[in-house]
Amino acid sequence: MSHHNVHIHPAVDDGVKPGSDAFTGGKLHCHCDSDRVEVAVKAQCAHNHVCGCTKCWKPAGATFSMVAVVPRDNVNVTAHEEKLDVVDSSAAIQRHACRGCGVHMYGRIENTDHPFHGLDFIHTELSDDTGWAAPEFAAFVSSIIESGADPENMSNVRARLNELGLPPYDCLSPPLMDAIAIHTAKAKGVL
Ligand SMILES: N[C@@H](CCC(=O)N[C@@H](CSCO)C(=O)NCC(=O)O)C(=O)O
Ligand SMILES: [Zn+2]
Ligand SMILES: [Zn+2]
Repeated sequence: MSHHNVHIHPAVDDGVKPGSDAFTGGKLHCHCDSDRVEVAVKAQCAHNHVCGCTKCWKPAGATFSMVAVVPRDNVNVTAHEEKLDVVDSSAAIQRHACRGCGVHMYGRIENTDHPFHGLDFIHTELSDDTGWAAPEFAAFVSSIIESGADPENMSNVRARLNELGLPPYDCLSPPLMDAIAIHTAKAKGVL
C-alpha cells in the first residue's frame, strides 16, 4: 500500500471540490428508500472536516466521516422526525440517527457549558444541493486505528491527507483547539 491508494471518504477521494461563497444552505436526506428523514439547513456550513473518530457517522467503506457545523437555530427537521433516535445520550454531541437506515441527520450539543454549544454537526454529503463549504482539515486521524485501520499504514494515510490539502491532526485543528482552550480559560477566570 502506498499513499496513492488510500481511501479517505468518497467526497474527497477524487480531490476536494471547493464550495460556493454564495451558498446559503440546503436540505439533508437520510438513506431510506421511502419516508426519508429530511432536515432543512438555512446556513452555509463552517469548519467542515473529515473525522477519524469512531462516533461520527460514515458511509459504508469510508475510513473517515465528513462533518461540519452550523448554528443550531438554522437546523429544522422537516420530515419524519419520528424516525430519529439519539445514538448515545451520554456523548457531548447528541447524534440524531434514522432508525431505518442508521444515518446521523444532525448532532446537537445540549450542554450549555460546552465550548461548541449553539452549533449542530451535520454531514453535507446527505444533501443534493451543491455549494457546501469544502472540508479543510482531518481531525482525530489516529482514532481510525480504533475502527480497525492498520497502524502500520498511518504514514500513508497522513501523506494522502496532506496531498488532498487536508492537514492531519490527532485532535481538532489548532484554531478549534485554541477556541476550546479560550473557552476553558474564560470559564476558569484566567482570561
Ligand atoms: N478516540 C475517540 C475520539 C472521539 C472524539 O472525541 N470525537 C470528537 C470529534 S467528533 C467531530 O469532530 C468529539 O468531539 N466527540 C464528542 C462526542 O462525540 O460527543 C473515538 O474515536 O471514539
Ligand atoms: Zn433513514
Ligand atoms: Zn468525529
